[in-house]
Order: sequence, then structure tokens, then C-alpha cells
Amino acid sequence: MNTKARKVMIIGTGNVGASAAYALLNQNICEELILVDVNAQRVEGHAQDLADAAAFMPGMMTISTRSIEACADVDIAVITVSGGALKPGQTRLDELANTARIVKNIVPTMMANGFNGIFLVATNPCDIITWQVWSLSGLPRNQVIGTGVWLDTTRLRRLLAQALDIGAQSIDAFIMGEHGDTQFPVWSHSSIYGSPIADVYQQKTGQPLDADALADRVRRHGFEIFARKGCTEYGIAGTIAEICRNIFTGSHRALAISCILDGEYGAHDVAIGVPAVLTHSGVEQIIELHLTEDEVAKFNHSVEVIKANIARLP
Ligand SMILES: NC(=O)C1=CN([C@@H]2O[C@H](COP(=O)(O)OP(=O)(O)OC[C@H]3O[C@@H](n4cnc5c(N)ncnc54)[C@H](O)[C@@H]3O)[C@@H](O)[C@H]2O)C=CC1
Ligand SMILES: CC(=O)C(=O)O
Repeated sequence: MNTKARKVMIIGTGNVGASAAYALLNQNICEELILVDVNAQRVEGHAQDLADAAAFMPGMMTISTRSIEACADVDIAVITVSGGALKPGQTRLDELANTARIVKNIVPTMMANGFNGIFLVATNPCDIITWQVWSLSGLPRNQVIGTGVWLDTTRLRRLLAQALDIGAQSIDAFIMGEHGDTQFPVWSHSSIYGSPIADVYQQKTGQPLDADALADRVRRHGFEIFARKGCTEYGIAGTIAEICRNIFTGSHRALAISCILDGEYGAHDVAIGVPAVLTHSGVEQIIELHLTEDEVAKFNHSVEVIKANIARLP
């Protein structure tokens, strides 16, 4: 019997970090949750509140606060820090200067203190920060993952599920590229039990699928939520929990997440959303699809945008 406690450290317990902690707890994904934040009062408050919630769970869960240095025994470190909320009209890329400055301090401190687990990055701009974490950590690329376009993929599947009245789990559609404005649905490989999505849509609704309008709705979805409530948190919390579960169970399930590429899709030295197989050691393989000419152009554009912003890192 495997008795080793699965330990997740959440670094930055604001909207996203606190919601992720609650999702991990309620889905019973780990035995130990470790919270880290520069706001000592609030992080302790979250730990005590979550411990109250843990009392309703069937198993034992330990919830603690720690300093970032106490990370050597951690299996997955989730980065959800932020240097301040976006202002109306800004994009995720506008967060770069502040979040990169924080990450530049955190990651070397963790490596100097023996961290050798998996980094999971949600902080925006997600792909650029994922690359930064990988570059600062010196870890093998399988151990550094960004939540990438998995949240966007679930949004796409949900919108299609609503339109088609078919469960999202049965819709094999997904997004690739940047978790940002240059992301795109990969329609050439999207289907429902082998039938192209556009055909199913036409049969069901009697209308042609406006693929560009749907892609745009997905792209804008986070901003729509942000405009209404000032943040997005539950969707990304579910995304973080799902990625952690697939790592801990060694599921070999393929999710569209941000991975460091080393030649896949003709790209090097960049983090970007691609379908990747998850195991106990992180990314076990990247699935290389044959994309159409149009999709290749969109992917390459996404790579260019991410690389141009990697060049802005401090
Ligand atoms: N990848 C995705 O799909 C999504 C990403 N995000 C991103 O997640 C990040 C967090 O968003 P929110 O939780 O809304 O922000 P927030 O401002 O509510 O929380 C950020 C937390 O980080 C803490 N923090 C700052 N510096 C720190 C340090 N050096 N060490 C430890 N903690 C530190 C702050 O005290 C705060 O509690 C943002 O970059 C946001 O854009 C948000 C939603 C979805
Ligand atoms: C904020 C963000 O990145 C999202 O909800 O997609």
C-alpha cells in the first residue's frame, strides 16, 4: 500500500489559489495542502477555514502554512501569485512585468532549498511564466507545466455541449496555442465520435457552425467573467485540480496544457499549449498532430507572440 502523503503547495492564495485549495480538498486529490502567501494574516485565515471544511471530508487532510523555503518534500508546487489585478482593457500580457518579478524571486529560492517536484503554473501570462519557471529552475522540461489552454478547452466543450445537447465529455474538441489572444480551436481534429463538429452542429441546429465566432467567444470568455466579478477563479481552480489528479494517478490522459517544446511542432525553447500525456513524473509525451496549413500559421503566430514576450522577461 502506498502510504506516502501527496503534498501540494499553493503559492499565492488570492482568488485563484484559495479556490484551487478548496477544489483540491473537496476532490480529495492530496493528503497535504501547504499554503504560501506574503499576506501572513490572510493565508493563516485560509488555512484555518479550509481545515474547518476538511472536517467534512471522509479522509484525513493536513492543511498548513509555510514559508517558501520549506518546499523540499512537496510533490506539486502550484504558482498562483499575482502582482495586482488587471485594469479594464488590459490583456494577460500586461501582467508580465509584475508577475515575472515575483517569480524571479520565488523559483531560485525554492531550488536552493531542494525542490524537485513538479511546477504547475496558472499565473498569467501563463505560457511565458511557465517558460520563466522552467528556465530559472533548471528542472527537466517534463517537471514544468502550465495550465495553458485546458481551461479554454473546457470552455469550448461546454459551449458546444450547450448548443448540441451532448455531454461535454463526449465532445472531442480542443484549443492549442497561447493561453491568450492567439489561441485557436483545432477544428481539423475535433469530432463527436468521429463526426466532424460542423456536421453534427448543422444536423442538430439546421444552421452552419460559425467556427470563428465560437473561437472568439471562448477567447473572450475569461474577460467576460472578469468584467462581471473582477476575477476568474472557479474554472481555473477546477483546471488545477484536474491536472494534479492526472499527475497523482499517473493517468496517461492527454490534456491541452502548456509544455516546453524541444522541436515538437517545429518550435524550440518556448512554452505553449499542446496536447500532452500526464503521468506521475509530469509530461510524459507531447502528442504531435498533423495540422492544416491555416492551423500551422496560427500556431506559429502564437509561438512568435510568446517568444516576443519571453524576450521581455527581467
Ligand atoms: N491560467 C488561467 O487560466 C488563469 C490565471 N489567472 C491568473 O492567476 C493569477 C492570480 O490571480 P488572482 O488569484 O485573482 O490574484 P490575487 O491578487 O487575488 O492573488 C494573488 C496572491 O499572490 C500573493 N502574492 C504576491 N506575491 C507573492 C509572493 N512573493 N509570494 C507568495 N504570494 C504572493 C498575493 O498576496 C495574493 O494573495 C493572476 O496572474 C491571474 O491572471 C487567473 C485566472 C485564470
Ligand atoms: C483570467 C484568465 O486567464 C482566464 O480566466 O482565462
